Amino acid sequence: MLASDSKQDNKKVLTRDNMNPHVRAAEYAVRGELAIKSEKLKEELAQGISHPFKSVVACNIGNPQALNQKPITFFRQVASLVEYPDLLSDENAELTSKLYPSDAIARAKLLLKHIGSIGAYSHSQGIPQIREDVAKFISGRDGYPADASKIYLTQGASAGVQLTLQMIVEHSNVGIMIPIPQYPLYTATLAVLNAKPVPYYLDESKGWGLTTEELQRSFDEAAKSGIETRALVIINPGNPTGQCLTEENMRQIVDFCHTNKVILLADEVYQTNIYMPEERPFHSFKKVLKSMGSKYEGQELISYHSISKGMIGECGRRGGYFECEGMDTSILEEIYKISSISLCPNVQGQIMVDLMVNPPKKGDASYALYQKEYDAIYHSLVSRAKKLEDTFNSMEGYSCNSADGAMYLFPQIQLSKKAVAAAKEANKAPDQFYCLAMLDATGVCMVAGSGFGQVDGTAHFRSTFLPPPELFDEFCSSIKKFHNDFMNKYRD
Ligand SMILES: Cc1ncc(COP(=O)(O)O)c(CN[C@@H]2CONC2=O)c1O
Repeated sequence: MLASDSKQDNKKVLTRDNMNPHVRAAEYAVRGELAIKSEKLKEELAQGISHPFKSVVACNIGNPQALNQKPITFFRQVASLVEYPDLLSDENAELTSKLYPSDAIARAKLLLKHIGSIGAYSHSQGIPQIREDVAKFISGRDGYPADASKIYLTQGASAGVQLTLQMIVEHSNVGIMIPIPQYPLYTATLAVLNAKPVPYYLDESKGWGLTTEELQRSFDEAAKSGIETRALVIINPGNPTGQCLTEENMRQIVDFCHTNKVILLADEVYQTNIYMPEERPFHSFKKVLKSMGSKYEGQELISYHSISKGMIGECGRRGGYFECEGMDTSILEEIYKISSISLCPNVQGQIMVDLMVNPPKKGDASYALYQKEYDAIYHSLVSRAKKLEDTFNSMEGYSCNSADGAMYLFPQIQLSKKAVAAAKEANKAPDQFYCLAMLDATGVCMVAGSGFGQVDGTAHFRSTFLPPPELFDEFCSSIKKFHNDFMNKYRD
């Protein structure tokens, strides 16, 4: 008889009880209970099971192309050419020139000259020529030099954030300052790393403003409990709150970091999602830091960017980068070492980073179409953001700050005592209870404010403004109707 036959029980080696407890503790609300339930509703609709709505609207995630946003034509032309290099051969030249503009063909050839095959591993830090293009983009944007050797291409900004936080968290008493409300990539990653989140609160009454008094309060409070705070995360423009920092405020933040000896982690993935460019233009922390002179020379700063946002929305390709400023050379080597364990970021994602930072220029064959597509997406985002903000602010018990940037609105909702009691009865946070009811009634999937953190006793939810323009009015009306019915059902 085989030894294995004698094993009667099928006890699993790995269970929730004995798995890594820090992984178990991690939560990521953007794809939590509401998102999971929305997927189930989508399947039921596909099976013909009826619901009071025809389709599920995923407003829980900034995923533009999942809501019919079209990709930028030039980007996909180049991506398709590098994917099938035979199209670039002399024998196919006539056919290809009928299908593709000359600048897309030229760009694809140039990329392949640097890359060889997109099926090959690339340099672990990312393809050198693409990092040079990123450096050129950064120095052109900021007016200060950027060094390609301090730029790392990544599988989306998420991978860059996770890698750099992993570098910083030496032990479980290391604190990382995070905004409340915050994008849950940060709390989830800190949970996995068994680090201490050190929350600082954005001021909703001041357009989600951030003061250095609040930063200092948070830092000092953590220090009192023995936490060694080593970094400050700033998301600018904000997710979920959409605020865009003023240059003056940014200088104060850099000074705070310098005074308290903390690394500044600048999440700038929404740097082109700027909807009030006159009143609140985007400034990079790299530019602000370099403009502050020699006193701040050596301040450690890591800035993150991504192809998932902006007018590009190529989320699924997983492309992005982070730039290190003021970091010790030995740390740059360690970052390279960690990057090399994963071999390399995917090459199509790297190519999309190159296209993001080096798009068609005036005079190029594709420039007119590129600019037309880019502007159309931008103006549509501006108008949908405003329309949804106005819808929210027209609803009983809602108050919603405008979105200076990013892709989200984060309204506060005043729920009745009856609704709060019903939520308690259902063992749900009030905003989670409200969002579940909205999902059941309309098919619209939001993310409850409790998933981002909020001032105790308040209730919010986050919505994208990404439903397609042709469905946007219907989307707004369905939310308004749901809300009226909900408020009447639970009126005190
Ligand atoms: C502030 C912020 N940083 C980083 C990321 C990660 O982006 P990558 O796709 O480059 O890894 C996101 C994604 N935004 C998530 C995804 O969609 N909705 C969100 O809140 C984000 O909002």
